[in-house]
Amino acid sequence: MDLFSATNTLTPIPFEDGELAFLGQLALSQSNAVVMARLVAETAWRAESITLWGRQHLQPRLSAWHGAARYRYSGLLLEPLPFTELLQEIREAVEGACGRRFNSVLLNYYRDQRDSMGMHSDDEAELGPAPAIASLSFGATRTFILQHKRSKRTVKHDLSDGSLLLMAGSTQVNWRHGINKSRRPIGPRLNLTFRYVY
Ligand SMILES: O=C(O)CCC(=O)C(=O)O
Ligand SMILES: [Fe+2]
Repeated sequence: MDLFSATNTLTPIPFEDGELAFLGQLALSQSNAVVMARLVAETAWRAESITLWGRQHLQPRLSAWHGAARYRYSGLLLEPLPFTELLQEIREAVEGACGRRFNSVLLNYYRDQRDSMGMHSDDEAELGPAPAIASLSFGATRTFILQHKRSKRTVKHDLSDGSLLLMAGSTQVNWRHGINKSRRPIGPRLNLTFRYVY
């Protein structure tokens, strides 16, 4: 057996009404700490503002969108930045582990425990009917929460430094997901969600 693919392959997580698979550590050519430091330093981070109930708010995190096409979500229209050499290298590692192609990545930087992502589905039409979304995390562990849209059942999964979570099949149709704020101090975390935009 090929040892590389044995250690760089996702393991399916038993999950109803969707597909989840997980890898504790994606193999990269540099350490997690070096990749994270470079991404933090080299990314053109933006604090996007969103309109909620007619009022403007800053999103509780920083973000950047790299890829092939514009991306519209939460009333925002994001113009794509090109893939950097580092993002290209990471994309290839993610594609190898997932056995799928991705043409875009959304980077999210959670500076501390006050940063979060509200419950949502990544179900925009341009992602297709059964989007595969590969989520790579660096830095502090945060708990990824999935909630079933109808049964309201909740599934939690800790996303640790270097881990890769693939959401596929009908996950976005049937579930919402997000990252809660915490009262306990939490250090910086980076998350990269690789997507294919049609
Ligand atoms: O930070 C995470 O783990 C979740 C990110 C996410 O859901 C997204 O980018 O759509
Ligand atoms: Fe998401």
